[in-house]
Amino acid sequence: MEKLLIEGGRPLEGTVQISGAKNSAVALIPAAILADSPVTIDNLPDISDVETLAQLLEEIGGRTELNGDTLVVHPEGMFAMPLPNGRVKKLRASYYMMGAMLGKFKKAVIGLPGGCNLGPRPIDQHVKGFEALGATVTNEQGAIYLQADELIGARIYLDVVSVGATINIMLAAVLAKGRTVIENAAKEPEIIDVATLLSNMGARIKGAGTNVIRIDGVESLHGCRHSIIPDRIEAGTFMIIASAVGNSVLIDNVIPDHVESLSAKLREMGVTVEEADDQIYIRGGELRSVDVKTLVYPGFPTDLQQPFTSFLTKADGSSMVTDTIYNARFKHIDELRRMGANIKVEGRSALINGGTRLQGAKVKASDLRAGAALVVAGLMADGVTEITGVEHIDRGYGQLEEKLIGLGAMIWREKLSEKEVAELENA
Ligand SMILES: CC(=O)N[C@H]1[C@@H](OP(=O)(O)OP(=O)(O)OC[C@H]2O[C@@H](n3ccc(=O)[nH]c3=O)[C@H](O)[C@@H]2O)O[C@H](CO)[C@@H](O)[C@@H]1O
Ligand SMILES: C=C(OP(=O)(O)O)C(=O)O
Repeated sequence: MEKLLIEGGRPLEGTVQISGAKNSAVALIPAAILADSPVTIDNLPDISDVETLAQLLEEIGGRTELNGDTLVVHPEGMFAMPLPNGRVKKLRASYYMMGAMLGKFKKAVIGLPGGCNLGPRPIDQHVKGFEALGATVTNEQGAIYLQADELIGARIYLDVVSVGATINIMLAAVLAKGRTVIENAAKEPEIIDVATLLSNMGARIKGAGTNVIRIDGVESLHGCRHSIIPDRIEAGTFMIIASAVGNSVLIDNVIPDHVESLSAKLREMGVTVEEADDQIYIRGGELRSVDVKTLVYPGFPTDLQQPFTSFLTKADGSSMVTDTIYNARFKHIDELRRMGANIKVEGRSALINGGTRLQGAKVKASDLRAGAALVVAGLMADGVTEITGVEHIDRGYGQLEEKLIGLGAMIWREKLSEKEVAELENA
């Protein structure tokens, strides 16, 4: 086990390169199961979720070759091997093994997914979609059993706008007979990315990126080559860092449209945000407090709520952050308080009394973006911040230290002593 150490208070400058999107990568890798020949995925982020999914594909008899940021998936030898436990619990996106294996083999046994603990994260809309396509779905002792004689296209209205359910139903429907219509679909850019890969494999999909997606099932899908879109959440995290401690920072390999809700908030606070084709330039300034509410895309992303909250401790005045997607995504707040932040949580909102100079402390990342929030806080704070729970951060940020050191930050990793491991386990 490891910890991250940050000596804060250093102004950052330079250029940071954004990697491929985690939330695309984790759907594209399972999508490759649906093909009959090799699928090559380029621009993969160097994160543990990618590694775990590649291992899951090997567990079901596939072969994978990871070379730098390119993964080649050979789906030819795959079969409907049950995946009840173990690796599926390490990440949320193992739920995409359900849609992909159901679509390809018409059966699957997959353990309930893990991922960030943000309060309840049901998968009822995924199940509703699979059942509408003709599958029988049961939940036995923590694993989901899916089985269908054949899958037949259906009209599915999602009661909740869900990224995971939208993609999972697309994965199950591309090889079904006839037409599937997903209504009230999620519109995140990652959904378009998955639809692009599937279309390049021979699928017939229209409307990805709008709230109605139409899929006409095909007999089989073939391999192809696909490059992942830039990670808008990693880009957003670096935009927040640049606004908090940057002299002037260039974010390279970003689609400015994908982070428009954040750019608008930063400008409202007094930050200079200039956009070019695939770059964003950030320069901090005098900060004003703002209120922000997370919403589905193109609204302000819940995945940036936690790092943005850390940043707001610096702005004079009170700011209110409301998370309408996850009502318990506030586990970072106690840790920020240890660093001197003045924040109250009321229901789904956090009220930040800003203008605070944070102090380095020993803190623990409870989930991926809580970890990002603590990194932002550590970079702003006086003194040294020690962050445990680094395995959560490694699920979603590749080469984090290298990228920050490239901008002039003092950040390094150390192994935890036996005493520290024992303390963490007993906490
Ligand atoms: C791997 C991945 O892509 N993860 C992202 C995905 O998670 P994930 O796909 O899990 O999130 P969803 O979009 O499904 O969840 C949105 C909301 O719908 C609810 N819900 C969802 C499904 C369901 O069957 N029933 C239900 O009630 C959830 O509890 C949540 O309140 O989108 C989230 C919202 O943008 C992001 O925070 C995650 O980073
Ligand atoms: C919540 C997140 O991830 P996951 O859905 O994979 O747990 C995230 O990326 O912020």
